[in-house]
Amino acid sequence: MDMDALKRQAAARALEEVRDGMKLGLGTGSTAKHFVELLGEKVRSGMKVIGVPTSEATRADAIRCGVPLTTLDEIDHLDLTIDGADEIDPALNLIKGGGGALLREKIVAAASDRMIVIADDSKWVDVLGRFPLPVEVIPFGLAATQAAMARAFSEAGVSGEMLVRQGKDGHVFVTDGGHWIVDAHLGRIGDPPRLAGLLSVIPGVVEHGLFIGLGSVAVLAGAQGIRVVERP
Ligand SMILES: O=C[C@H](O)[C@H](O)[C@H](O)COP(=O)(O)O
Repeated sequence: MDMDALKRQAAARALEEVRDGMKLGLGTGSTAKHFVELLGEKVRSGMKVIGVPTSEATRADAIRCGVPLTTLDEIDHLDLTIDGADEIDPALNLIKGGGGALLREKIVAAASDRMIVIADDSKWVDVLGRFPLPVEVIPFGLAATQAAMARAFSEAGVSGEMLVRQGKDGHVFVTDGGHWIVDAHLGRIGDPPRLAGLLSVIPGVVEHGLFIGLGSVAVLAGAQGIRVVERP
């Protein structure tokens, strides 16, 4: 089975958790896109839900699929967020932001009672860090921010190259919030909560892609079927 089919299976399993009347956080990325499409089918057959999209791309997908939308200015609390991830560890710590949507994704996940992480099982890892950690930064003072990030990495016992993300057009990638992303190639992050805490206090860091204590359940689709893992 191809990867895309696995992503859709995970999305379909997560859809079983959605109930009429729910306020939903809608994630970003190729897996979350399947969820939005499947949710659109439910809405067309009568299910009443409302969603908050985590990116402009997801907003466009949701509109295309007929999913009613609102904002966190209209409502301040969500029942459930469904989103993908770039890596998931056994404590359900996540790396997110491969698609650049980590800031809105984290705001939405933090406003939700529960977050279901949907993925093909290649995203499941023993230790986070092989996927470069996205860190969303303010362009002003970038060199100073990167120096502070390097000190945080050292304190957390990790190191690696930091690359400012470029878009397909060869220009610097700009997030929906107008910021840049530094991808940190760390290899192994031994203590994700510690690194998350150290990055969070750096003034030029808007947000980082470590999601700690936000994922409630992971739905992982693989060749052997679907595995549902609760946060320990
Ligand atoms: O910024 C993007 C998000 O964090 C995505 O959820 C993550 O990159 C996973 O995306 P995909 O489902 O396409 O692998």
